[in-house]
Amino acid sequence: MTVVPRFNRILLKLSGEVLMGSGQFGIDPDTCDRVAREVKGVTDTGLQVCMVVGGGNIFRGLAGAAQGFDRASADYMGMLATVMNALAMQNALEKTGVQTRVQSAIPMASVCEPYIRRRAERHMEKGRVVIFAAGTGLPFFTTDTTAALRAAEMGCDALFKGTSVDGVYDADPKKVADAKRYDTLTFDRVLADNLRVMDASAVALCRDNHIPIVVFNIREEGNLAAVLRGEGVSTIVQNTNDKH
Ligand SMILES: Nc1ncnc2c1ncn2[C@@H]1O[C@H](COP(=O)(O)OP(=O)(O)OP(=O)(O)O)[C@@H](O)[C@H]1O
Ligand SMILES: O=c1ccn([C@@H]2O[C@H](COP(=O)(O)O)[C@@H](O)[C@H]2O)c(=O)[nH]1
Repeated sequence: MTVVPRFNRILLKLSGEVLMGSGQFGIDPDTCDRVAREVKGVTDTGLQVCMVVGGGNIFRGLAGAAQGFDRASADYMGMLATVMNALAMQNALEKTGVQTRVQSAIPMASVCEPYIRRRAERHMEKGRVVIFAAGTGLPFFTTDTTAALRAAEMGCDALFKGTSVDGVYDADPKKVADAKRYDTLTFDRVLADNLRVMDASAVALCRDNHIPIVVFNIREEGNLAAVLRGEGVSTIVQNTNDKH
């Protein structure tokens, strides 16, 4: 069993694909509500949580480019998709009584706040969940890199990547049936072996800023709290000499 240490502040990266629930596309309200209840469960313990939500359930820039869209335009479309997901999660969280703020890296004043680091910091101190939308605001990046960047900016103790696999494997488990899951491994190993559970820029940012990444399956109900308690299945990626 993987042992996950205690944290004061975390960034939760939620894969957009997870928000499809059992569907093939878009946003499943029941899944948003379920994830929101799980986030409330952990914020009720006093843990400060900020979030980045992906956009893969709606639009990915690379897929758009493959269909003939200009890559940068497609990436902006992908970033806008993450705003829809952020608003869906905001709505679900507020139904549970959790106070939230959405901050977008692409300013859209009628919809949500712009990203202002010090303001986000203040929201978190007040116990609000801040959801960072529109990625970095820059094309050719991903929401994994956004998550690493915001985790560093917000001084998070760890980046929890909630996805549809239960950790990092020696090969993509959706393609290689007998792939083996790691309990722990180093950032350098992830990069050297080109393990593609997150993009390399996100891994390097976390490595250089000493932020451990915990990869876990958020499709499994109760897993966020379990992983935080050190009971769930996950992979912890960190530097050999970092003690967390
Ligand atoms: N070595 C590996 N270990 C684990 N998963 C891997 C590995 N290589 C590739 N993957 C794939 O990485 C995916 C995890 O990324 P995820 O689906 O969260 O994508 P994302 O781009 O972060 O989110 P989104 O769905 O919002 O686009 C898994 O579904 C898995 O199939
Ligand atoms: O900083 C960023 C973040 C995201 N994008 C675009 O958005 C989509 C959706 O994000 P995922 O990480 O794939 O869930 C992504 O494919 C990019 O097209 C971006 O351009 N910049």
